[in-house]
Amino acid sequence: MNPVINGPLYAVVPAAGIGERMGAGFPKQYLSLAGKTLAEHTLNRLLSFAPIDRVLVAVSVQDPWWPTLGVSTHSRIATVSGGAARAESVRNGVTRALELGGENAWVLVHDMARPLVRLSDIQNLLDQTDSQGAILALPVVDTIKQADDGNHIAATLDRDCIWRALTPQLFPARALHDALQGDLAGITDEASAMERVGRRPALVAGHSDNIKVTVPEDLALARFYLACQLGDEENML
Ligand SMILES: Nc1ccn([C@@H]2O[C@H](COP(=O)(O)OP(=O)(O)OP(=O)(O)O)[C@@H](O)[C@H]2O)c(=O)n1
Ligand SMILES: C[C@](O)(CO)[C@H](O)COP(=O)(O)O
Repeated sequence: MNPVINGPLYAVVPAAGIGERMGAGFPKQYLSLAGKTLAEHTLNRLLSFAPIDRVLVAVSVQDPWWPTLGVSTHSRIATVSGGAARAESVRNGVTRALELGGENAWVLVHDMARPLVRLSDIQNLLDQTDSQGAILALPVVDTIKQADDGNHIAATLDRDCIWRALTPQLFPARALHDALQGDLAGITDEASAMERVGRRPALVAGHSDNIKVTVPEDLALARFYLACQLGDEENML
């Protein structure tokens, strides 16, 4: 294990969203993908990654579906209350990680909505992090345009230094806990909270199949990528 990670490692899984952009009528983490819910795919992968001590899942207090999942009773899973925003859900999970693991605990924050994360990418994240923490991300390959108020092009950005953030995002629990205090408006990932307090997390290249299932067409894409990962030619078509 990377000596920088000098304490227990907890996965913190924000899973208290309502999936508004998916429009399924229920939270998207309970949509089915190849016979299992997105939540089960995500949790099965995290639970199979040995360096993770426990998985702390932030669940909405109004979520009737969570207890129906068999995995919800797994001995290495604990729940915390989700918040009104993703960052609040994460803050609750990180607080629990500190309570469980003490001041040397580290947290690996991963969206429940990203069911196809590769364990090899998570391992790379652990191997490559430094004391600032690290996130999985991907260099953008398209030309990036900045829009003006009228949705016309205001500028073309230098894409050579533009990456899009994925999850997991890996940080010392205490540092992230403290960075997540106060106003969380505009904090859409853990790295932005850490940047706000002067940290410069490392960027670790992941894979484009680590998609966040967000809008309806993402489900077909997830089905395709899962088939690719499983070498299931029949379902790749
Ligand atoms: N208050 C919230 C909002 C989101 N999430 C979680 O954060 C992850 C990424 O968020 P997103 O993709 O935006 O999910 P939703 O908020 O459900 O989607 P939408 O914005 O379309 O409602 C998801 O696993 C979601 O469950 C959370 O734990 N608590
Ligand atoms: C954390 C994240 O997945 C990194 O890209 C993203 O910021 C989550 O955004 P969302 O609007 O909460 O889905």
